[in-house]
Amino acid sequence: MLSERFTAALTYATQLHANQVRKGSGVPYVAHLLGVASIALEYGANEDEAIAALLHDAIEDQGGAATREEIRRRFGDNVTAIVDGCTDADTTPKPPWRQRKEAYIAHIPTASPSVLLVSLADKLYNAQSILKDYRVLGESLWERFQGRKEGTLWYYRALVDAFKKTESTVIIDELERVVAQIEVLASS
Ligand SMILES: Nc1nc2c(ncn2[C@@H]2O[C@H](COP(=O)(O)OP(=O)(O)O)[C@@H](OP(=O)(O)OP(=O)(O)O)[C@H]2O)c(=O)[nH]1
Repeated sequence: MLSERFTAALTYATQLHANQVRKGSGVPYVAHLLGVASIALEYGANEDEAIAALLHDAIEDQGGAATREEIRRRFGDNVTAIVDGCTDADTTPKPPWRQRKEAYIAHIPTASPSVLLVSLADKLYNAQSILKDYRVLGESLWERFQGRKEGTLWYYRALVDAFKKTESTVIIDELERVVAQIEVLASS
């Protein structure tokens, strides 16, 4: 069962990301955080993992080191370690796109089961979102991503390959199915 810690994380994440929207669509960013937490819970997340899902972009997008310490103070070392494992950069400006994504892929083999679950929930949500938007927008979708079409397709296939080498869970199969559907659309 989820306790008041989860409720506190829900409020904190909503406040932290209050002024952030999803790329291109203007959808409030909290929609992504709720979606990632929902997927993580459906695939068996415990409370710390569900809290980390709500906060997985907090260090990266909302305050770097200071936010990390606030997460540690409010939710403890375990949640902080999971959020850290899902963070591809905590500096401003962020390192170049390709370098960040390669570093993120390189850390997957040594990631903890908790980091893998939250990271997979995050990438599954984003892949589902790309597939849905691609069907509506067509090729113009890729303009919203730094990696454009080629880089984004490379990134998701590389993620699937890296996750598949870790201890297999059903969430990886679902991510692979969605990425394969994106690839079919992209090659048609
Ligand atoms: N699919 C999709 N992604 C969006 C949208 N709005 C924001 N994003 C975020 O954009 C990132 C991908 O955009 P890029 O331009 O390729 O990369 P960057 O933001 O990391 O530089 C994803 O981050 P990520 O590194 O893959 O994951 P995350 O950990 O930051 O969530 C995703 O979270 C949207 O409308 N659709």
